[in-house]
Amino acid sequence: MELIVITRPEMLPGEATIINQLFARGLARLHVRKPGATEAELRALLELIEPRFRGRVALHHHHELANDYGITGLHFTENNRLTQSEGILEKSKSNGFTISTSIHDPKELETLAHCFDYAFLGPVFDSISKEGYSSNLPAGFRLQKHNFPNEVIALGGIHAQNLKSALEMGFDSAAVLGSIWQNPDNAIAQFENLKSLQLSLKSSQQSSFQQSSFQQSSCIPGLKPGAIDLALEMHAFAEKQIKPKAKAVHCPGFQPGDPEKKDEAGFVDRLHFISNETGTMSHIDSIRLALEAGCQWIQLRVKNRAEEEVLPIAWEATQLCDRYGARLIINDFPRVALAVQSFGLHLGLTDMPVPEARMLVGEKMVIGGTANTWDDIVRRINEGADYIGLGPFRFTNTKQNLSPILGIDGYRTLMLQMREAGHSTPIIAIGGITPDDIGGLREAGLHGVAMSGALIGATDPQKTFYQIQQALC
Ligand SMILES: Cc1ncc(COP(=O)(O)OP(=O)(O)O)c(N)n1
Ligand SMILES: Cc1nc(C(=O)O)sc1CCOP(=O)(O)O
Ligand SMILES: [Mg+2]
Repeated sequence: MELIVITRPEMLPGEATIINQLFARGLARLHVRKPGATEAELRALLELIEPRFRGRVALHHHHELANDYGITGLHFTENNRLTQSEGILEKSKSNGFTISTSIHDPKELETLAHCFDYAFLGPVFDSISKEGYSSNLPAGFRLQKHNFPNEVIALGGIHAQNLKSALEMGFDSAAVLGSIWQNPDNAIAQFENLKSLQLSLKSSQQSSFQQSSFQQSSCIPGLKPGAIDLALEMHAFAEKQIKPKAKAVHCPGFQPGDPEKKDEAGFVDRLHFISNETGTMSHIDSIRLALEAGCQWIQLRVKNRAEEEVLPIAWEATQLCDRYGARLIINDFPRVALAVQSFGLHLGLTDMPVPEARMLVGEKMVIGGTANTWDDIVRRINEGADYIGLGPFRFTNTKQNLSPILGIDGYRTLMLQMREAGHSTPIIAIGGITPDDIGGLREAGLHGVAMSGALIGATDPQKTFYQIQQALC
């Protein structure tokens, strides 16, 4: 798990701005702990946290606000835990929340309910911000988790100089408060320093991973040092998350299947939304727009950014798609797909070949590949691609350096060749497609379409989605 930040108990001027900046710099989890705050005060703070970041918040108090703000974490203080029935905790989990708690004596791990996804144990060191809150762990303490199967997070007095000691004691990660908020003007720099320190400390502890396929692939050209550690952290964090129930929106007679049933053409959705960013919209904003309109198959397509920049976006997209029960496909970045355990990966003609990516991401992940010609299609089929993105249909500004335009006649010819050769790999048309094109493309034998601009630029994306669905059925 990554470093956790806990808020100061009192409200701070400009706090939400700092919180948003922390998230933008990759903070994976913020615990909002404001014991004295009224519901209205807490709402006022939550309103100021950008909606795209709220899924990374855990609430210590006023849990009833979580649903209103798309918050995914509920923290149960020690008192709160002791007075709750396990039923309530289980219910929170089955409603899709990540739940955590605090303990003050390591022995409590012997009996702590396993439904907690992680537990804070502290104070590990003398608190920076809470006077008189001193460490009660014995000298030479080594964490014994007993039967507790989940993560135990060091809390209390953590700063850059003692983070290493906390990890050496056996804690999975650390939660920081005083070292971030002591000087709010310096909060972002402190966070970045602690975060990179934790990553480098963790990577030196992770020698056991070295035999895994993940590590074996570290020779991939262009991979920046540190990215793999970040990916490992994200992967570990991803594995701890609980996937909320799907909110399926599909036309009758068509349900995308599960990846265990890859041989059935229906497991690939007929509408692929391709994310994009504009002057006023981030990739995550575009994905939210598509999800809200009803799309269930989302491709994160971030161009011209380094892997380590894509990873936090992918993580956020994962959480968002999970909340809508949608499937996330990562374009171009196999290791990011592995790190966030996305449903799928899309590879271009000059990217890693499908079999190599398959070795990296495993059998379960859906892998799609681009094609523009009959030779490309045959290559993709021989490589074992689960679907093929064939394009461009027409000129589009969404992608630079387009391959030759196919037009409807190009698709008709290629789909005829597919039928004659007896191939059934689902083919998705892409490139400048509008709802009015779908009928003709389906008649030509295309399984479905991938669209970006037509949805992002729609005046009423929900209406456009409905139109698309009708045309695809
Ligand atoms: C469904 C689908 N088909 C084709 C593409 C194009 O992918 P690629 O060739 O990797 O080009 P970029 O999208 O990376 O510019 C796609 N993304 N999705
Ligand atoms: C991502 C992409 N790939 C293409 C290809 O031809 O391989 S065309 C394309 C852009 C798709 O977005 P829009 O629907 O806005 O044109
Ligand atoms: Mg690509």
